[in-house]
Amino acid sequence: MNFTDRLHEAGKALWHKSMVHPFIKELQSGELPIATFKFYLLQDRYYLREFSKLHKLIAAKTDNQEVKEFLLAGAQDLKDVEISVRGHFFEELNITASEIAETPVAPTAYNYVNHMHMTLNRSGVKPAVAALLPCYWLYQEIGEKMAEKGSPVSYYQEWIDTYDGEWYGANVAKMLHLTNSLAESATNEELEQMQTAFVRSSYYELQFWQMAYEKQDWK
Ligand SMILES: Cc1ncc(C[n+]2csc(CCO)c2C)c(N)n1
Repeated sequence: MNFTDRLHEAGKALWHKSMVHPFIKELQSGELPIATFKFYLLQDRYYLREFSKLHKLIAAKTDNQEVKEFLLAGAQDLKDVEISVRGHFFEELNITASEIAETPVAPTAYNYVNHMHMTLNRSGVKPAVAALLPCYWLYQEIGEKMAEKGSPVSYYQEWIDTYDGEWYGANVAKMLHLTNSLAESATNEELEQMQTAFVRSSYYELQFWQMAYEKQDWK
């Protein structure tokens, strides 16, 4: 059994809740209000920027060359994705620069990002990589499942397509390989920390849908 199989098992119940969350169900059926999708995109903009920064911060701390290269390439891809795919969404949905500037980060987006920074600072590279993994892997599972039926709303279909391509699949496979190779040289304590970080990120992935669904604020 690979270490990532163990992680999958540990996150399974939370992942299932993401799969059946109303945000996902309604994205698939087309019933999700566009304002809810916009809220998600605005919060995800913050998340993706920090996620890219985290790739660079972890890359600077690791002496594993393969991990370093993957993370630095990932940070660049994230910039490209944000500029091209998300930029296109923002234009089509008329999300303006002032709307972006005036949108405060919501509690869950803030907490999710803080959890990843905290994991890196307290526990180091291996748990930090495990904290990044649900982002890659859960979206692949969701994307593949949703692609079977598709969504009648073109924006939503475009979103699904981002996570169902061959290139994306190869990226997830590489991330799984790197997590397993880091686990090989990990102590039992580090393995525990990796699993905790993975489960917490899985929890925040679930909360991220809920945050958008209820347009969470600080009140
Ligand atoms: C909250 C949240 N979680 C995961 C993703 C998906 N995602 C973001 S970056 C990345 C790595 C490859 O580009 C993937 C899969 C998202 N957009 N927002």
